Amino acid sequence: MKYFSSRGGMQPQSFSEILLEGLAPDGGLAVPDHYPQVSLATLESWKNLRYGELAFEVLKHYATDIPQADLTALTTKTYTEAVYGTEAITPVRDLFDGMKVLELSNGPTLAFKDMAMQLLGNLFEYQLARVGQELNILGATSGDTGSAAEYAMRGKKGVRVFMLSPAGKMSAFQRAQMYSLQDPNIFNIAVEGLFDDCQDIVKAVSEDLPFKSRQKIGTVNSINWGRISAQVVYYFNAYLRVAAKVGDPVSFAVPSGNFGNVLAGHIARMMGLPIRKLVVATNENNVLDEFFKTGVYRPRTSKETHITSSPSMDISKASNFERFVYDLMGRDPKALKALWDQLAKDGKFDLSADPRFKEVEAKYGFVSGCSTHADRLNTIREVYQRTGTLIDTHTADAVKVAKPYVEVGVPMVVLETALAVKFAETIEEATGQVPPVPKAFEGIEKLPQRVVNMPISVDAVKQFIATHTHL
Ligand SMILES: Cc1ncc(COP(=O)(O)O)c(C=O)c1O
Ligand SMILES: N[C@@H](CCOP(=O)(O)O)C(=O)O
Repeated sequence: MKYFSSRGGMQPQSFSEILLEGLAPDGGLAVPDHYPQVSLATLESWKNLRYGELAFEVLKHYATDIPQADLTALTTKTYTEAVYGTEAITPVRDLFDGMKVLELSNGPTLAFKDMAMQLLGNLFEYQLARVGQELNILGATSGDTGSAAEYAMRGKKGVRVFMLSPAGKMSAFQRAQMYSLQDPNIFNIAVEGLFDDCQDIVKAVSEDLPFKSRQKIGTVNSINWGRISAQVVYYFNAYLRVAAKVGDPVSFAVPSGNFGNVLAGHIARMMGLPIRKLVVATNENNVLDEFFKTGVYRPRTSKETHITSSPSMDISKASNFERFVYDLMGRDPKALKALWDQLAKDGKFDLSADPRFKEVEAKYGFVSGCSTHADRLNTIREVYQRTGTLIDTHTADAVKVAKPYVEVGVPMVVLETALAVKFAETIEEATGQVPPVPKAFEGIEKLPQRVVNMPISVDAVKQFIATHTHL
């Protein structure tokens, strides 16, 4: 498998190369030259695989330059009961009214990011040893990528993590998870802005090619294809658990911000997984919902971005949307680049009159909706009253948005992207219940925190990296 840039400006590269590369040199995102096809017969043969075995079966199509014996060793080592607390790794539980919940948050940091990040940590370690290189990871987080990356990379040889987070915008638990880490290879930087500002800095640093190459800069956000490919696996796993028989349709509802998670569902669908609908659920930051309803894509400025009680989705410029639009434009990098040039000039583009936009639902299964703080409270309360379980605020957004799209005879699987304890304040507001704190995190909010504050400045971040890469 070879990878190209969505904007056309990258020589073909292998999986291992783009794994360390992150953003493509022309500012675009790495995309595979084709989507491997999985037949129903193959799907049937995967039914009884363990999660690590299934991950190997899916990823071997993408990581074609990693010897299969090594890849299987990596996936088996990553997806264990010891790390995820359950042999199923991502169990599915019943909710109500035709909906089910896919548990993706049983990993070390209690959010779905662990599913890919734990593998990425092992892949980085493996690949860096193969090429004898070090890696300085520059990441942006709105709350969960940061801790998942830091827990996956802490203590890893030859890897440092520089993680930008929006100062004061994450939950107290999320802040404590990241900032309480004292490992010498972890650096937390709180930026006086929002997630989008942090992500812009990551991209600007990555686009300075001499600096990137000199400082060996890599990424762990979903702009890194390695993240996306690992996330494709749980759609296959959930499908095999939920479909009454292989070939039956299943829908998925996905709390969405940077569009990485639902893009992984789109890729699973492009590979032949019988997904009926992909429900894109946003919070009050509804840029994606607006696009799927109208064809107009208008990312908002930081000033127009709402700070909400599902803070990890407070994103107005979804990086991975570019990968979907690349597919929508017939995988034509020139057409994609023209749209992104227009975006840079006008701040938006409009596909409402384009016949390809009209097929978004029929051809790709995408539908969408948005949710508010009041919706979140009502949904968390309803789930608690009807099932006795607590769901987090992001999962609640997806349950709310999924409801009108549930069809008789088609299971609707809602992706649980975090555990309630990460957003305890809102859960208590909704239900009067304080979510139980797992033993590993008892007292975490009282631990000393290690974080550096910074303005929104690419130069300040570069300088910080340059002075800390020898440590
Ligand atoms: C808890 C939670 N839910 C949903 C999302 C949105 O996922 P994505 O950015 O892949 O769209 C995020 C952040 O990415 C998150 O941390
Ligand atoms: N919601 C994320 C934001 C970054 O998303 P990513 O999937 O691109 O890493 C977070 O919690 O940090």
